[in-house]
Amino acid sequence: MPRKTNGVGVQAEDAQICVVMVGLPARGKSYIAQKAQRYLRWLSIPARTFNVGNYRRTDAPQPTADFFDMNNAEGERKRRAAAEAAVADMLQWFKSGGVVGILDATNSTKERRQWVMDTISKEGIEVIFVESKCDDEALIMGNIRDVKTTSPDYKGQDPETAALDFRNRIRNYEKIYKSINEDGDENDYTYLKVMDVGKQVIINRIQDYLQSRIVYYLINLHIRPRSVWLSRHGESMLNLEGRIGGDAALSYRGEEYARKLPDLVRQSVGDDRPLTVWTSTLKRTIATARHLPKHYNQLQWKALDELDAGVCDGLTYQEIKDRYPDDFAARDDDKYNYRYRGGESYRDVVIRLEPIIMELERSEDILIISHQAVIRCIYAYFMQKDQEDSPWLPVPLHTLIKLTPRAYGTDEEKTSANIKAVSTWRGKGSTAKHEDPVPEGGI
Ligand SMILES: O=P(O)(O)OC[C@H]1O[C@@](CO)(OP(=O)(O)O)[C@@H](O)[C@@H]1O
Repeated sequence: MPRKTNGVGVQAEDAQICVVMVGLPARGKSYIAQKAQRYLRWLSIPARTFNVGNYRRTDAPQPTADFFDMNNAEGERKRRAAAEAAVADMLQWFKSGGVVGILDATNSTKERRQWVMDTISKEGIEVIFVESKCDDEALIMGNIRDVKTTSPDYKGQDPETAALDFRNRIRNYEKIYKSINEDGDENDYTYLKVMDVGKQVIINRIQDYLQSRIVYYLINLHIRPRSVWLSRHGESMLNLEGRIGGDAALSYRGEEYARKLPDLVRQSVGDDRPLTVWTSTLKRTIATARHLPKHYNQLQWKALDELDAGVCDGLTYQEIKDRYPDDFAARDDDKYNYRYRGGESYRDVVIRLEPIIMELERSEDILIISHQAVIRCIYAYFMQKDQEDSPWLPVPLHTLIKLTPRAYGTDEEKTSANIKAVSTWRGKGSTAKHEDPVPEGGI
């Protein structure tokens, strides 16, 4: 087995894990699988979901509910072939260095789980079953609605007929479904059973660090509707000079943004929704938050402080290029991994942001006032941006970003405060001439 350390604090070492989803259709399994994959990839852990439905569709693109009747021998054969093809591809992927493979299927019988367990563990890969068990009608109905509008199984079909057929499909699965360890004979398995999206969880035989980390993430997920707002601090005195880092006060226009922020937030959040505000520990974010209504709970996080530029703190990009030309070029070459001398890389920032992401997943509405690099990293998590792209994302000053997580992806809305500010965005190779270094009306 390959030995790996991915440099993110996760000692993947020899552990390769197959997360095997379990549960009836419309229980949010694919949602959980997608979230887990996104979280692990964000942490640079190679993760991939293998959806058995996608394999089955090559053979049976739009089957009716009868196909899933367990007495239908032809259906059974095709479903089994699809599972075998998905598992074979997954094992291949593990051989090429994959660390966490997610098998997204119902795996709803003991026999199927036994087969998955035997086939995968034989290759030295750990197996963890993750079951979503849900009897909450409203949640199931919500999922059915989602499926009939998004699943390729029902593409182009009348929504009502699709919903009815899907319910019949679920009924067919219900006839054979066994919740994991329901009969007490799957005690040896490692598993996490989540009831009604987190109301109750059962954890059995979790073995190592990476497994417990995945489990910890999954038990923190919730699906109550909420949004996350992101804003950089108002323009700072160092932003005006094109100097990075530091702990400067706000410029005149930065102060104007701080005064306008309560209105922007009220319009976007609404009056009656409680909001929690997180800032960094640096002056410019705290000053930006200070006019927000007192009934908003405010918290300062060291983890939200700007990327530490080490010996380059307080310099302009031109000064960095003059004094440390090799470093300047190396950063352009691989901005995500480049670590400032005595400072941090984007990769380092992602690692220290992990508790923030975990807390965000647990929370309701949150407004984060932070910094260019930190906001890029948080944004990349929600919007699934690649590591090559995320350090170059434009995050303009004086702009409020609203992110709303949905079943498959995240909606985004940007509101500009219409208050001028310098641009701190720097393209590859350039030393960023700020177009507007002197603010109108002085500072
Ligand atoms: O990674 P790059 O593109 O240099 O952006 C990060 C930089 O953004 C800045 C502004 O240039 O953030 P901030 O506005 O929070 O001060 C610097 O402090 C920080 O080093």
